[in-house]
Amino acid sequence: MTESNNDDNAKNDKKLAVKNVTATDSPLAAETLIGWINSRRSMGNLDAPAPTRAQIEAAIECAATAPDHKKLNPWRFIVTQGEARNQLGHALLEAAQEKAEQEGEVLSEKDIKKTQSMPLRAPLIITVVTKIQAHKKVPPFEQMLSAGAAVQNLILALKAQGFSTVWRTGLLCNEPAVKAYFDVGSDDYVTAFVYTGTSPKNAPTRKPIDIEPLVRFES
Ligand SMILES: Cc1cc2nc3c(=O)[nH]c(=O)nc-3n(C[C@H](O)[C@H](O)[C@H](O)COP(=O)(O)O)c2cc1C
Repeated sequence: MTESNNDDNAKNDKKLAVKNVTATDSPLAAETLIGWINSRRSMGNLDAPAPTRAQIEAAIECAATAPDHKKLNPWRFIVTQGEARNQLGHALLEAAQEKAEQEGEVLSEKDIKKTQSMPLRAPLIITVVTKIQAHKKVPPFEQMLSAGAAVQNLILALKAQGFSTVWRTGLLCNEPAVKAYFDVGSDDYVTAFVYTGTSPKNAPTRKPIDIEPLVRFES
């Protein structure tokens, strides 16, 4: 499917019917669901098809159900696809050039090409911004964590609809030129670039994780 086809689909697409499912009426056994969560892998270099608008909106709805103290909605989502990815590439390059200048360095032609083409590694990028609000009971770190939880929900909801992702930030994401591109305030953060699409490769199997040194049970 080409990207323009994908855009057309997005326009014609009806909102996905998303209903609440409880553990008891889920057709999936807990073991299957846990195995499915554990099978998630980050995949680089993604191709079309990308999710349709309805699929993106369904994933963002899931993201916005993340734990959120005092319901501050400390997140914003910007969906970048098609030609807009080149504009984002320009913003990243501007950020890299400003950073290099500050550090007394000059970008090589190779660095320039690489930086500018970073957003082309997937047909679609969902940028998650943490919008920090001053709140007596909800310090900035809680709002940051909420946005992180929203990113994980977003990634899982995209996976549920058959898409692969990788959460990237990189050293440039909170440089002034990138924040300006997304109209992000000085107290706010670009928290994730969720590169989204279809992977030509199968996700590698995850090695078993030994949780023993990570956990302590108390009773
Ligand atoms: C906040 C955050 C930022 C990340 N930024 C990058 C990044 O810029 N580039 C990258 O290759 N991986 C980045 N990662 C790591 C990948 O998203 C991924 O988690 C990691 O490669 C492990 O792969 P897995 O998700 O399949 O276990 C980041 C992860 C987090 C949580």
